[in-house]
Amino acid sequence: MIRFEGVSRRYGEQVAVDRVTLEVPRGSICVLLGESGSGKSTLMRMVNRLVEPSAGRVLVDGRDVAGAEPEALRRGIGYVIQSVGLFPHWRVGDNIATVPRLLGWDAARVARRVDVLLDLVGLDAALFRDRFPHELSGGQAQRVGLARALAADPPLLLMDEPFSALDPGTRRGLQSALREIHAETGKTILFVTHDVEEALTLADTLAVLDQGRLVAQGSSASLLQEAEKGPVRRIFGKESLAFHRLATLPASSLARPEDARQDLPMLPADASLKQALMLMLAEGSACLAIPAEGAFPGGTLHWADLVAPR
Ligand SMILES: Nc1ncnc2c1ncn2[C@@H]1O[C@H](COP(=O)(O)OP(=O)(O)OP(=O)(O)O)[C@@H](O)[C@H]1O
Repeated sequence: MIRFEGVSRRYGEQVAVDRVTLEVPRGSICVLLGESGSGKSTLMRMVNRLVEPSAGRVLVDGRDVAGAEPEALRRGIGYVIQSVGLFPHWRVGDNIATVPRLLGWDAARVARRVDVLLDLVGLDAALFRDRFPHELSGGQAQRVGLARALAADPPLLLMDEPFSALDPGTRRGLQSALREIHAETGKTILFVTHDVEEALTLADTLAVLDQGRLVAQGSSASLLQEAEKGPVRRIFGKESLAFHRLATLPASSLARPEDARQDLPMLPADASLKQALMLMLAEGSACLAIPAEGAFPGGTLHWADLVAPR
């Protein structure tokens, strides 16, 4: 879907992006992760031609974006940014309708689409369609920003730190809304963040940037296993690495079916080991029950198994 081929971007002496080759498969969520100034936004903005590469090329669906007319290209790519960028004097419905109207959709189709999208992003259409942006919370505004990006049903979404200004609870809510929307719509999503937890929560594939270079790519689990040294270990935070790893492993993998008990705090069957650790701490319990599900007969998870080196 997206292919960066030996892409670089220089600003005078400064190399913002340095010979990056990366492929984002159709229908996947690829997260660009890196510290501030590592080149994430610059790389992403080459896809919709807000930035032109100094070398290399960017292909979308096999076509070099350099040959596309920028306005037409951008109409076909949803773009969500941290500051949302809603038009302040336009109602929510009009903000969402921007691109469909540019594409010449008739009024009835636009109105239907606005309501479908508000529903998709978890906002009650009757309550929100006629509000102005200043009447929204940060999280609601970001949901509207997402609806606007999805308005003309583009196959590709670019999301640049869209949730970074939100409080942790709102942020988690939007992350799970995005995963649900992704599962429902099958969009290809390129997502920029400097937040490791967010990256691990969202990514099908992670691409880690350091000083403009792509220093690692792969699934969350494979990167966490390999992150023993170098910039990836630094970016993930070496003390947090073990904790992040727990998030990628199912709690049932360490549960002992032979001593299943019902009198213990109960974890959901699909919980991760990180959730197990948090519940143990919250409940002050060194053992947890995990219910039976599918082929798993249910069992007890023990603190000693959780903290054993692996
Ligand atoms: N228009 C520009 N002119 C000069 N330098 C730039 C320009 N845009 C970006 N840079 C530089 O390129 C480097 C990469 O910037 P970029 O915004 O891509 O990083 P980032 O990883 O997205 O950072 P952040 O997480 O802070 O947004 C930085 O050192 C930045 O100062």
